[in-house]
Amino acid sequence: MTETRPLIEAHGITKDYWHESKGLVQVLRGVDFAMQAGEVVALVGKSGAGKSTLLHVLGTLDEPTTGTVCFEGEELVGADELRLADFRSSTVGFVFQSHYLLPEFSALENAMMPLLVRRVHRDEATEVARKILERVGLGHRLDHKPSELSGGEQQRVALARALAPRPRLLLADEPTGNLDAKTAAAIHELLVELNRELGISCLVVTHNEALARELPRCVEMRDGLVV
Ligand SMILES: Nc1ncnc2c1ncn2[C@@H]1O[C@H](COP(=O)(O)OP(=O)(O)OP(=O)(O)O)[C@@H](O)[C@H]1O
Repeated sequence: MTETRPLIEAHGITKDYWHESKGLVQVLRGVDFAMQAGEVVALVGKSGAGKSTLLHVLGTLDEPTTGTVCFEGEELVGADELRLADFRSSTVGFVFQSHYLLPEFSALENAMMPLLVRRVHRDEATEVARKILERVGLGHRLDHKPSELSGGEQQRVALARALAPRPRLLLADEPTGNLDAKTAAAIHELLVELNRELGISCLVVTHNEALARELPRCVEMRDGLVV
């Protein structure tokens, strides 16, 4: 039987911080985690369990104290910063609870930004961003600035921006944390649809139990460990 190599795989991840009064804080205490290409996985657990920290380590936004992170077999911990910058800009997409859109730019310009940074020609970037914004239901809001959009629309622009470079893996940290239940459900549905249509794998940190129940796999963290 042939075993398929995981898309991303982490072994023995620990993350320690030094805190002035508490001393050594062990946020991750030996996490093993793997996901296959095409999966959508919910990462759940109480506040402070270490979910965001793990997401940051997997996305190479943060280095673990010890442990390994492999993307399609390539070791990322300790890799050259240029390689990691490329990984973050083309292989993974990030969505956070706050959308971090640039306020002075339109929805279209925001969604184009990662492509322009990668020196994609402006016409092509416009076309790709327009299409993905249409796909997330914002074809009629292309010229609107973030302040002229609702919370759900702003988050959809952030999603479009993350997806525009066609990442292999989307890492979403409480993407609906600031939204009402109905808007949150619509965004969750969209994530699942985009996964099916585009084959983008997705790891989503969420406190939303309804979403977690809906997804085929749910990974729980407790006190810095996957349980
Ligand atoms: N830079 C830091 N220095 C010290 N402690 C930190 C640092 N970053 C995170 N922590 C601690 O690590 C623990 C885990 O944080 P993390 O944000 O990963 O949890 P979480 O499970 O995502 O929580 P939430 O659901 O509330 O977002 C928390 O107790 C937090 O205080």
